[in-house]
Amino acid sequence: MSEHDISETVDEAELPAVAEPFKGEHPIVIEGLKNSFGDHVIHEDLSLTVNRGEIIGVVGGSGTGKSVLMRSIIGLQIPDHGTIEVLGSSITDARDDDDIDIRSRWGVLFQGGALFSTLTVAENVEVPLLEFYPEIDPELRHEIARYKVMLSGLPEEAAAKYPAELSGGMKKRAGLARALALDPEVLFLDEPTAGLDPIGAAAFDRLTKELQETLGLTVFLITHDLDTLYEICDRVAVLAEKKVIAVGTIPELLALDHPWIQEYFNGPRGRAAQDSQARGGKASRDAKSADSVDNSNVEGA
Ligand SMILES: Nc1ncnc2c1ncn2[C@@H]1O[C@H](COP(=O)(O)OP(=O)(O)OP(=O)(O)O)[C@@H](O)[C@H]1O
Repeated sequence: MSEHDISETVDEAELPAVAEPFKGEHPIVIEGLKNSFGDHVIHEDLSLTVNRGEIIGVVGGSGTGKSVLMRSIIGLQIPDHGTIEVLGSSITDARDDDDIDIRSRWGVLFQGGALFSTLTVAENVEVPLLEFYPEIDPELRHEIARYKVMLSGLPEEAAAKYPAELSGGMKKRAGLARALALDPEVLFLDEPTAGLDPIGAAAFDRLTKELQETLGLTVFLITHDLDTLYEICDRVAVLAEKKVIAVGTIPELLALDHPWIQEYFNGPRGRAAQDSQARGGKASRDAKSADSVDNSNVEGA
């Protein structure tokens, strides 16, 4: 065992009881969802079913409601209509987000990381541990946080740093470490590679894939990054016209005759990502500048 394997130092009897992992096929099931802000209807009759263990990419033009959808799933946005079930529990029946008893079974990486600037990386990771398992011995809590920091690919010394001392890529990894703090079954990632240089973005993709495979995670991944879709997503859900208009593998989507889907995947950037994939990946990002992850040319097409 490695020197950082916390199972060496932990008496299992000390650990709080955790829920049985979800065994169903669909950890996220959304039916007939409607969200609006005043007269502005964002989603209307939106349905989506996510398979256990998959990485599902969620794409759509800017403002189509990808983040609002994610916020609805995790109980931060109360829908007007519709039902949402996560890990077999109803989110839409909950009175407020405190009423959702499965919040400890998912992890969320918000856009920008959303780290507490006055806390170190390790302290940020400890926040959910303190919230959900206040009875854990502080030494054990520190050790778990240190382990999650390293699991996210950060060097050990990053644990003691403040967010302002980190690069953009390190901040994302710190946010990821916090999202993994409670050993989630479902991981939500909102534009994880936005703002990263191509090499950092590719490394983050690899890390996401490794975590999905080794921890058996289901990953709900909002992205504009075509390389991410090609490299690591099992299926892609397309948001347009206030709903999920299509969901499938990229070849399945490419076979559809929808103008936005065709322009998105068969436009210049889509073709570059396809070519890269055909060559075994990686080259597409190397050939593009860091800001090419902004697909604003195809948004709303
Ligand atoms: N709290 C809010 N109050 C009012 N309108 C909101 C609120 N949150 C989001 N919206 C609106 O909902 C729409 C969808 O926003 P959302 O952030 O989900 O889009 P998105 O698809 O994630 O966009 P992007 O790709 O640019 O991040 C936008 O028009 C946004 O202005």
